[in-house]
Amino acid sequence: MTVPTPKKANPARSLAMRVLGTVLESASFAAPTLDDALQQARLSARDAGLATHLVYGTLRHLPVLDAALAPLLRGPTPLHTRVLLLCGSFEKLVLGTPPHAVVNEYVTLARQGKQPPGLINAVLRRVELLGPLDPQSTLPAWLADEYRAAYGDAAPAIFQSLLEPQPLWLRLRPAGVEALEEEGGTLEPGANDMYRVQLGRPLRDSAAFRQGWAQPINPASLACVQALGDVSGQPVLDLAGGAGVKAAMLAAAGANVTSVDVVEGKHRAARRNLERLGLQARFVTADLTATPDLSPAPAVLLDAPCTGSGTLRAHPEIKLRLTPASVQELADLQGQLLDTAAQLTLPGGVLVYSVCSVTHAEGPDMVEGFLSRHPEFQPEPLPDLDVPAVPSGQGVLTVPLDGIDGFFIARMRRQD
Ligand SMILES: C[S@@+](CC[C@H](N)C(=O)[O-])C[C@H]1O[C@@H](n2cnc3c(N)ncnc32)[C@H](O)[C@@H]1O
Repeated sequence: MTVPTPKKANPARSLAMRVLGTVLESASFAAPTLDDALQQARLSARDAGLATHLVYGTLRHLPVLDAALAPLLRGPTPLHTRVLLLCGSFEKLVLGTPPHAVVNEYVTLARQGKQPPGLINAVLRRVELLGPLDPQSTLPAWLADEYRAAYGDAAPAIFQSLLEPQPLWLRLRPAGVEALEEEGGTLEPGANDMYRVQLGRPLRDSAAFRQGWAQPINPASLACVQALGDVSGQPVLDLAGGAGVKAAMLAAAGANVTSVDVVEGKHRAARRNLERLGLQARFVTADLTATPDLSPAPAVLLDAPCTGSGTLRAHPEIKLRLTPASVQELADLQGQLLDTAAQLTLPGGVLVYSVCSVTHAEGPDMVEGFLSRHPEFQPEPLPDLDVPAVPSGQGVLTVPLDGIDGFFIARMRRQD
């Protein structure tokens, strides 16, 4: 067996290996891990693009790559060796990088990272897909079933779409549109001041972001805010408000927002973000499994903690960790938070429940259970949303095609 001679590995690939190692080892999210690594490394735009593509592409295709590698490996493979094999297989089998180039690069990476170059060489030379790449086999079977139950005939197109790079969505003020165009960005306008944007450098370095003219948000996430209807001048409770993306959109719509979350650190991030946008909200730290001492409001949004199963294009690592048991655990918590949200909705007021998940238990079943526990609430049709959606029980599911996330959204009114 000839092992190619060493040279220096491409910095984009070295960085991608480190990020993938961290994501697979520590169950951390890919986005912040990659973002931190890219900030420190200061790669060229081209290398940063390659590193991003390798990290996300490998995670999106990981189950089929694992299946392709399995017949060539005996016994457990140490994490960093596995990362090299997965990413090398992604380049060879999915991106179509010439096999000799893949072997050269990954053997060099192996030597640099003190992994066995002979094994990397032998396996990457031989690895082949077990059959044509079937997008549905990049998801666990039970999760693919959930997607099929949710979206029916659209499911195959969705499976394919979940393997594509996620576009950047921004809500922009007119000044932000101008500034990004001046900086050479490509902007595709959508409804409601939303734009699909391509930039040559990180968003945080742009004037539009620094001046508070741009807010990253998925159109489906904005739809949860739209589901409340006109909130201008109204008190709105933003329950499980997290880092305040929806709080910001509610404040921008003229609402008087109180955002509640159990994690105090999220309020710090939310305050900084609202300040950047020139907006205001009130923040309260509380565990919403019990009813906090807050005045009920005429409009309440519960954007509940969830599995994130509707955001697999942006967060492909989620599908690698999710189990039916974790869905049930979160559904139990969501039920408790909905009961609290009911207490905090004024008679005659409206309650919107949303999750960025497509599982039955977190969506239609959750609302059905809630309505049977709370006969004082009635489901209501949603106002027109600016994203494609299909009916789902008493709510809707946004359709995760073209970079739109899958959200379940339901609107209920408390009777007078
Ligand atoms: C889906 S995230 C919210 C995202 C946020 N609405 C936004 O648009 O930026 C769910 C949030 O629920 C919060 N959470 C989880 N358990 C909670 C609890 N028991 N009480 C209050 N908040 C909770 C988490 O800290 C997390 O920030």
